[in-house]
Amino acid sequence: IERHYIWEVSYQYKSLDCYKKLAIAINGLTPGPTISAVQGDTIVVDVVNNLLMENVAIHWHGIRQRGTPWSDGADGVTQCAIMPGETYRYTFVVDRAGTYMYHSHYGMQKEAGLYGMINVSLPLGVSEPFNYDFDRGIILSDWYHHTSYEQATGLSSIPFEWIGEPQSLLINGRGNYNCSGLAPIVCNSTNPQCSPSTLTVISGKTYRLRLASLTSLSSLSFQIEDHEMTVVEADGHYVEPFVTKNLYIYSGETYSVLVTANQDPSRNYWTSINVVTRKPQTPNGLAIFNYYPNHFHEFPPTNPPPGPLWNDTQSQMNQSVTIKARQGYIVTPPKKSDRVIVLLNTQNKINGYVRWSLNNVSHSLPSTPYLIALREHMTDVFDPTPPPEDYDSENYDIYSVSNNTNANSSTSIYRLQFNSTVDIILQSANSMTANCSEAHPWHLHGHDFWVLGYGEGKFNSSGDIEKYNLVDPIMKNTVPLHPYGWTALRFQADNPGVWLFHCHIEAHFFLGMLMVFESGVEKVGCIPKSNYGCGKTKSLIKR
Ligand SMILES: O=C1O[C@H]([C@@H](O)CO)C(O)=C1O
Repeated sequence: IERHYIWEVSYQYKSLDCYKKLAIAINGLTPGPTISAVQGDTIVVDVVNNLLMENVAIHWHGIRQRGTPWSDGADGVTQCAIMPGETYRYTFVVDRAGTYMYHSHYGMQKEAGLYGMINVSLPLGVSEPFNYDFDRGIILSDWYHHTSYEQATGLSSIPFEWIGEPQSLLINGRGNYNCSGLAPIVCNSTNPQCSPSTLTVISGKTYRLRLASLTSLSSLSFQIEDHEMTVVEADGHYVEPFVTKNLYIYSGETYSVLVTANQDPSRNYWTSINVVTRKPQTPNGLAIFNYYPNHFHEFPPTNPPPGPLWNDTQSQMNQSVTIKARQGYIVTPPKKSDRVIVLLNTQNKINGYVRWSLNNVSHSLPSTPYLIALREHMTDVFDPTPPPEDYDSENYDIYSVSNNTNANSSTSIYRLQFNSTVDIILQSANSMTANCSEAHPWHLHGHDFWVLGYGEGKFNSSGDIEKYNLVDPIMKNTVPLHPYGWTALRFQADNPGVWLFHCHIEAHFFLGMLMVFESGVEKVGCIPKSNYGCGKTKSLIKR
């Protein structure tokens, strides 16, 4: 069936963590409404831009857009952003059951709260390979009191001004900032908007919690006090179930976990998230895991669990390695790849500006979207020189402070042979700060990839390839690259279009930590004219 939504996108004053701030809302809601659909449905969303002074574009994260690459929502890649006052229609098919999300893909707008969940259920008569009584969505995010304009301006200034750590963590759009010393008109801790979010459960029942991380910066650990969870889904794929006390979740990832309400039902429990991989300066995010019929606002009698140590990289890595495809649902990857692209992730300076680069190239998006430029055979939109496939791995020390003097910024893209199998090896390194390497969640548009392996240190092309998991690798669309480590992925370039592959940390994407690849663009059908209107596409509309 076709599900039609009309979404009015506008700024609204919100007090999501008690501090009053402009947030982007969809039909008044931040986070936006959940799209609940059934596998095979067609989703039609009319996005009405009422931001008054700002463009918008919405990406449907995890939806492959097979046959509709122009609906991917990536500003500068697949479409011209939607201008204030305009309405743009996204049409796409949700072809696989699972947990997905949507968010702004324009500038640093995701930071302002333009995001939500997409839950796709199986068609009638088909069941999941696990049982549960109820299904609940939980959106995890971080929250800044500065606007995305202040962030973007600081990042693109000399001297560089880092956005810093978020003020709050939100669970389903609710957090709690310490308002002491602030005027109630600015920060009011009794505002009902920032009362903790609650999940009410019935003793003995099992809940499928669909978690989606839409943080701008933070990697998180999620846990429910005194309750274990069984991980069963990741990015729309079934996971070989495993039990854990806490789940590490990176920006752009989704998981389903099963939780049974099997503890003392006479009290409530804390649901908590805490920052990992960066030294936390943000208090934990808290929600109430409420056993019916206790009052849903009754605070648990205990202190919230502190969560795991932020810098326990080994435990973060261990969980990544544990996530495998579920027996009976394994899609085995091709045994060999046709091409290997190694991407060294570094922070560096270009003409005095702080940037993030891949093999010394920091990406900048052209003002004409690639999809249209390639379809219309425009030759002067981007640099046609192919970007580097590797870095000088013999001589590059990933443990010393990054000092890439020959880095540059470019619009160049990777052209992949249609249907070829491509390996990507993400290599982490030290940033420009001594003894600091950051985690980066990498997200691929238009495809899922097999996660072949993770490792510490520098990737070794002889020994490490032999350790690839070709038996039961999980397929995902977002995966962490751990500090000072590497992550190896394989995917089939079988979806005609132009696609982004990027770090899902908003500031890092903004600073050039992305690559673009094209595959089978000649097979792309007719791009709607509403995707045009910017850069060199303007000249085409007149004709
Ligand atoms: O991109 C980043 O810049 C800062 C820091 O490295 C420089 O101030 C930081 O923590 C990032 O993640």
